[in-house]
Amino acid sequence: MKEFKHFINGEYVSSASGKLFENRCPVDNSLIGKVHEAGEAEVDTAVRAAKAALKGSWGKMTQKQRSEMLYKIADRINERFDEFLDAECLDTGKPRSMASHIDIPRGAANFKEFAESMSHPTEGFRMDTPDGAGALNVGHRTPKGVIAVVSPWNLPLLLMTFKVGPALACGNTVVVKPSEETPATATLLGEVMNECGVPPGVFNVVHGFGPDSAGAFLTSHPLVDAITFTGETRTGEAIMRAASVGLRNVSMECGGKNPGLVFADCDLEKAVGGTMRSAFVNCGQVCLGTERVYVERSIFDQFLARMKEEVAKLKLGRPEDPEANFGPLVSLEHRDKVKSYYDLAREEGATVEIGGGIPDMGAELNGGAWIEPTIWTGLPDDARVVREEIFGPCCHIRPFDTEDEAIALANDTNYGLACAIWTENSARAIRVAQQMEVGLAWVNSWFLRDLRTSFGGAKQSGLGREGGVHGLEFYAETKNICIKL
Ligand SMILES: NC(=O)c1ccc[n+]([C@@H]2O[C@H](COP(=O)([O-])OP(=O)(O)OC[C@H]3O[C@@H](n4cnc5c(N)ncnc54)[C@H](O)[C@@H]3O)[C@@H](O)[C@H]2O)c1
Ligand SMILES: O=C/C=C/C=C(\O)C(=O)O
Repeated sequence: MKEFKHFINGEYVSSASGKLFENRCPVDNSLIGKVHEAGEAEVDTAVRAAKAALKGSWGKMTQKQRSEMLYKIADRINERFDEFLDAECLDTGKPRSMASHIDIPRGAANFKEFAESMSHPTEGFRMDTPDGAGALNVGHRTPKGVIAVVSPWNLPLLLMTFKVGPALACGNTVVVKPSEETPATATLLGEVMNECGVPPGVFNVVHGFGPDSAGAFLTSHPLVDAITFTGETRTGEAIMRAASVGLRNVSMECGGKNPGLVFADCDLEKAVGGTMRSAFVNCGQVCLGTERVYVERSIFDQFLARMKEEVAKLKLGRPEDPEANFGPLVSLEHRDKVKSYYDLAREEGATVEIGGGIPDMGAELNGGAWIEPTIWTGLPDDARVVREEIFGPCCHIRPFDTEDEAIALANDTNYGLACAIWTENSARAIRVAQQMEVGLAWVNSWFLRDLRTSFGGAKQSGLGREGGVHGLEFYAETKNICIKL
């Protein structure tokens, strides 16, 4: 039986309490292994190890030496690519074709890219003084200290390393709390850190749940200097409360209810292809995913018909099935949640255009967390299904008549993470993108990522920006040194 242990101070350790929880594969609900659940003691040991490592050889390294180490980590992830791929696909059930193009390569790239951007020059200002001699102001960056990284299950390695990469590049140390659903790749990354000579205590992993478990123990630990979180908005609120004690900084990447805006002057096939990806890739479990699609009335029927044709072609199957492009949801628990929204949609008056239920996958897979990709129409704008984040493979498609109406509908949400605008009219694209209340506006594309750009959400989708030099705000402490000449 595989055991997932904590990785603390360069070693794999068990929980003193002996508390373990099960890790199951959502493809068929088979048992992958048991995970050690951290109590306050293990979390405390991990945080203290991270604190001590700041003062050790890690803290004395130059930026260049750290960058070289990050390059090595990226290379080692690529050398052990198949192991990361196996681990991620077993934990999430996602198609290998997807994880091998997105999750694992980005896991490696997150170390390489941030080694670069964190070396960004600091500012310098010469100022006049009354005596005429002047003064020089020089920006100076130091690490924040111990960063707690709390991450979700949908893109486990990608989202965790999107934080660990810049945190280490800035010279911090980290304690990671991966999602209880997906402990494997974070655990494996510990081996990579040791193989690359990362000093003990720089990268730590503690396993467990949120409330009254590893997540809460970590985020309330007084020696944690800052907390970066990706997950649900309500969890973000709980973490902010914990962070308020001792005034610790937070970076929050939270939920979304992202709109797609499809104008009659779009390239229809591009819009259909892009919306298919944005609604259904990773079984709809992408924070940037589109759950509300607004389509200009003159092409509404055509767009809907093409979407239904494409959904009918999605191939559900095991991760290793080369034909499969659609896996299960992450867990039976999440399947119950998504299914409850499918039922609610009917109660709220939706027309179920396609899907809406649980597929028959055959005896071997019926125990898994499978659900049908689903399209609805006809819901009122205040329906819960249109307003709440479902985080499943589903979207509601609704017609609009004018550009202003489309913008108003798209912005009528508490969330503000991302949107996708489909039009061949560039003036319109810019005009609409500027009015969208989101952190990320894609035009004729979706989830196209340049890691130098800012990443984060408006409204209840997040706080702060990570990505490129924007992460420096959070991962580094900037000091102004004023030198009187
Ligand atoms: N904006 C983004 O970049 C982004 C990216 C991916 C996912 N998400 C969001 O994540 C959600 C899905 O992921 P999830 O279900 O794992 O989210 P979640 O909020 O349930 O859990 C995220 C992490 O927080 C931990 N946690 C839960 N309660 C906690 C507490 N009280 N204190 C400390 N830690 C706690 C969990 O154990 C897990 O590791 C969706 O809402 C999705 O939109 C956002
Ligand atoms: O599910 C959310 C996806 C987030 C993606 C990123 O954080 C990224 O591409 O850096």
